[in-house]
Amino acid sequence: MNHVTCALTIAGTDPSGGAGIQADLKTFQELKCYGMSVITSAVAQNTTGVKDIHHLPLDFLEKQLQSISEDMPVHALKTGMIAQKDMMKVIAEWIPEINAYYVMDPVMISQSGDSLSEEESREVLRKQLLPLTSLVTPNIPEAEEITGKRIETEEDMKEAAEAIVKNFGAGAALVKGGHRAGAAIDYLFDGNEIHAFESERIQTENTHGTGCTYSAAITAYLAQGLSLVEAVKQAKYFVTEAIRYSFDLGHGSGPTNHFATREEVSNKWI
Ligand SMILES: Nc1ncnc2c1ncn2[C@@H]1O[C@H](COP(=O)(O)OP(=O)(O)O)[C@@H](O)[C@H]1O
Ligand SMILES: Cc1ncc(COP(=O)(O)OP(=O)(O)O)c(N)n1
Repeated sequence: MNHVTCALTIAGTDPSGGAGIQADLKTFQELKCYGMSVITSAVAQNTTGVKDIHHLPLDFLEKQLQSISEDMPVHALKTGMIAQKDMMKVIAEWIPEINAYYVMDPVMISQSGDSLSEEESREVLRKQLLPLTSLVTPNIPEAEEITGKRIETEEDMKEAAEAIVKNFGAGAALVKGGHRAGAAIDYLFDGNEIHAFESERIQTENTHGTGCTYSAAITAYLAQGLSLVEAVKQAKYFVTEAIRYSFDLGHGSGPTNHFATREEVSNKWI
C-alpha cells in the first residue's frame, strides 16, 4: 500500500492566490503532501489589500470539519485566518478529535494593514487555541498582541517566544523577524531551548503571503515526520527562496513563488 502524507489548512481565502488557503495548498502540493482545506472566511483581496470579507456560517464550518474527520486522515494541520471567537471555539473543540500536529499562524492584520480578526477573538485564541498547538508562528506585532509586551530587540523576540510557551501553553513558539530591519532572523523556543533561523534580507516588495507559506511548509514537513527544528529549518529555506524568486505580479505587494526551490524553475524564472 502506498503511504500518502495528508496536510490540512483551516483558513480564509485569497482570490489573487498569494496568501491564505491558496498559498497553503500550493505549498502542500509543492512539498508533496496531499492538501485539504476548510474555509473560515471568503476574503475579497489582492496584492493591494482587502476589499471585503464574508464569514462562513458556523454550522457550515462545523460541517466542513466533520467532512474531514469522518473520512480523511490528517497527519498535520495548520490554522490561518480565524476571524471570530465563535469560529475559534468550534475549531478548538474539533482539533482534539484528530491526532495530528497543529501549527497555528495567528493571523491578525494583513501586510496591507487590514484587520483579519476581530478584537474580541484574541482572548479565545490565547486561552483555548494556543494550548492545543504543537507550534505557533507569530510575526512581531502578533507576538506583541499575545504577550502584551513591546518587542524591539532580538532579546525581546526570544523572551516573547519563551513566554508564549511558558505562560500561554503553546507547544512551541516561532517569533518571526520579517518586520524588522537587517537580516531576517526568526527565534524558536521548543520548550527547552532557543534556536535561531537566519537568512539575508531580500530587497523586494513582493512578500504577500510569506507567513502563510512559511507555516504551511512547516506543517507539510511535520506531517512527513521531520523533527520540529528540522521542519522549521527546511521551511525557512523554502520561504526564503519563495521570496527571492517572488513574482512581480499585481499593483501592490506581489506573491511569493511556491516553486522557487525547483532547480529547473529558479534557474530560468527571473
Ligand atoms: N524581505 C525578506 N527577506 C528574507 N526573508 C524575509 C523577508 N521578509 C520576511 N522574511 C521571512 O519570511 C518569513 C515570514 O515572516 P513575516 O514576514 O514576519 O511573517 P508575516 O507574513 O506573518 O508577517 C520569516 O521567516 C521572515 O524572516
Ligand atoms: C486569508 C488570508 N490569510 C492570511 C493573510 C495574511 O497573510 P500573511 O502570510 O501573514 O502575509 P501578508 O499577506 O499579510 O503579507 C491574508 N492576507 N489573507
